[in-house]
Amino acid sequence: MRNEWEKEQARINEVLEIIDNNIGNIQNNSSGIKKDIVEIRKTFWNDVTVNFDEPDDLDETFFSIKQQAEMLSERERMHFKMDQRLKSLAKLKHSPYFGRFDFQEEGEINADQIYIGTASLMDEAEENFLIYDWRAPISSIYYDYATGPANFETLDGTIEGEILLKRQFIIRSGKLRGMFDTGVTIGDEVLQQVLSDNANNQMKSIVATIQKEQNQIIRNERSRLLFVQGVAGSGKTSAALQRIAYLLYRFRGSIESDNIMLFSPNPMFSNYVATVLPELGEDNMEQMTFQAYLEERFKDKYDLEDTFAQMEYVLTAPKDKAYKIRMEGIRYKGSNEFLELIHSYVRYLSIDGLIFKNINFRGETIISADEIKSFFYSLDSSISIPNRISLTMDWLLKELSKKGRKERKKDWVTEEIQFLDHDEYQKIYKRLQKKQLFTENTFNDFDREQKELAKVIVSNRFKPIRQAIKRLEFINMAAIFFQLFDLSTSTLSVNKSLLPANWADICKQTISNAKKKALFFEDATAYLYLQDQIEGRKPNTLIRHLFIDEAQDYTPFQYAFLKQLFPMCQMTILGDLNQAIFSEAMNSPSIFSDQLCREEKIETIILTKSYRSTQQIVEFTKWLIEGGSVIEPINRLGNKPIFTRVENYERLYCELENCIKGLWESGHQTIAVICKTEQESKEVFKQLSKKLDVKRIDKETYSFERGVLVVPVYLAKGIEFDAVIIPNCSEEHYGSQNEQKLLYTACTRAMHELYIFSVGEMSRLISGVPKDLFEVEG
Ligand SMILES: Nc1ncnc2c1ncn2[C@@H]1O[C@H](COP(=O)(O)OP(=O)(O)OP(=O)(O)O)[C@@H](O)[C@H]1O
Repeated sequence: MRNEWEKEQARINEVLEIIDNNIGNIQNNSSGIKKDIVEIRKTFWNDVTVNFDEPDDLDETFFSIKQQAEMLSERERMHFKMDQRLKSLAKLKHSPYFGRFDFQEEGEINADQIYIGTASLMDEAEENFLIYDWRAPISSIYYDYATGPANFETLDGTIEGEILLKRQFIIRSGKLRGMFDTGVTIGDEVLQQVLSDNANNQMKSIVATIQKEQNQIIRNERSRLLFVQGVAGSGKTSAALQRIAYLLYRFRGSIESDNIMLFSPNPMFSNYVATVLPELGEDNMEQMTFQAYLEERFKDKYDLEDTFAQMEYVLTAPKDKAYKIRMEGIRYKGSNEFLELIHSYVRYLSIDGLIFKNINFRGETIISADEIKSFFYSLDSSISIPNRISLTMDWLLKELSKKGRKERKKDWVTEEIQFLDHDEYQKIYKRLQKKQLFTENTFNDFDREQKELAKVIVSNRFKPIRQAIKRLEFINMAAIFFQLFDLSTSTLSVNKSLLPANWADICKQTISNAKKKALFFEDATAYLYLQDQIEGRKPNTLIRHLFIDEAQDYTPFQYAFLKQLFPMCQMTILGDLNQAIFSEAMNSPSIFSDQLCREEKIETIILTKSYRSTQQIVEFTKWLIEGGSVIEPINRLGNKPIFTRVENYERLYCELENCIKGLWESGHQTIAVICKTEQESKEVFKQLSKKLDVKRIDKETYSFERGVLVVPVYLAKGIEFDAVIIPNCSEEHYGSQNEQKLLYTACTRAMHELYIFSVGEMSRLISGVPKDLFEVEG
């Protein structure tokens, strides 16, 4: 092996030399191009023929500018590409590759040595690959097979052969630090080393250790909808990000990073994953939270409750009558049944019931809501609502022009003309001159001048109204939405049995909230969905691939809404029903329920191996949920979780302080105190910050640094920490089955250490775990 080690190091040295040559060549060429760019920019206008005298000259000028601009952008593009290549070569220089396999193709005498890295590299003659990009077709073998028979797909068909050797490397700063020949798919050694590192405040790429089942997700090209149900820490987010990098490579030229969008659970998560693609040499995809999307659509129209405030309500509000109704409302409004109800309502609106707003001018109604309604319903009902709205808009604009003509004769216009100040007058005069309405002679014509000025003044004053009409603000969307909660089932033609038992109470509650100009989070999606049905929003066709992470927290209604917004998309949906913090708390069906996508051709991949936590933590946490026995830990050992019971809060904060200090001293850099709610996290933060340097994470936090963090569980979703502390896992705090998944999600954020405290009796969720799987202290 020593000999092999030296041979491999020698090859690395040769490759490094070629990388250096490549870097040198590109730098030379690039500085030439940079000079060109500076020169073109400097002399841009010198080299352009500008002449506006004749129409032909105009064309010539246009083409001349276009040609010059194209030349400049071509150079800039080349420079940008060279810059990108330099960055990827710099990475290769540090670690040129991470894997090798020797593949003997069927019918060949010799085996090829295939080395795999984050980017490809050719020899100096540009004939052979010294390094294959991890996304190249042949590289899939590395992730999919152990030594023995193997095959991979190319455009020309399947290539069969045999893997004679499979080797992993750890290369840092061009030096070989580790080398493992592996029989299994990807050997444990490197994986264990990677996973034993400290948690980071940014997610890492996993290309060197992608597992076979993750590779199925990353390279899936067939399905329109790829559905991934994976246990906590199974690499769903990691696989999603490497999949994006794969798609950008595989469909280079037809899919760009701005054609891909990731819906993430919260802003901190967005930031957490934002470095993975740049690390892989790709531009980041678009990222958005569902909440941000809603806020962008509503602007400041409502006091819109956000998803976190809704969660906080669900978890903290007393279980009084209003609470029960709200819970039932939340459950129903997330369901497909509610979607059906909205469809029935739209059918009704097609015939009657749309509500419009008066169009007012100077305190008077110039076109009434009733007139608009009459016009709308006078149109043929076989025309879709959005098309009739569009015709109504055209009609309104014409009506407005008519009103405008009448308005010009009114006294207020004459008055306004008299009081026009000099500047305004000049402005209008110049505009009219531009339109060649006046010649030197005609301007003396006083009547003509007055008429023209009146026209401009009225037109200016009508401008905001015209714009509002074009924005369809003549539709009273709020009234239409809330009317739904006021109509009888017979008007809506819906079967009463399909509505929740306390529908009347839900309606009352929704309307009373509306009176406060507030909108429940569960109403927001339905509102926009209904609005789109009426106004006919244009679907987003730019996005070609949509990723939804933490998908268990989306309701079927939200999913239907997203599908409508992104109809052309392929989708990758990733989630874990056991972490359905919220929907499960209310037994609301999530998009993961069976009924989902009944109409879709979908492919489902199930991940059961958990990579994040030590074996001891996984063995413990799998008992916190039903069906946890399928979860497989990887072979990375650590301490058993530690449970401590204290009698009061004073004692608790002392213990927490000692625990945090101990963890810090033993080298853990991200320590999260994960609370059930924000309420709890505020209190814990208040107490701990008296003694320690701690940071509190709230929904406004966009990134986190190393240190001690206090965070409500729903904001820790998707993220991981070296050590996790659950401050109070008492029976009172985590007693119900509904809270089971909260606790599971919180505990599974831990990579290396897990500490659980309880004030008073320990939760039954913990007492159900076999005693040999955790230590009890205190
Ligand atoms: N093949 C792999 N090689 C190295 N590390 C991996 C691999 N797969 C997953 N990991 C690591 O395991 C941890 C969990 O991965 P990730 O966050 O992608 O899982 P997840 O399924 O999205 O988790 P959760 O649902 O609990 O948020 C991360 O630290 C990730 O880097």
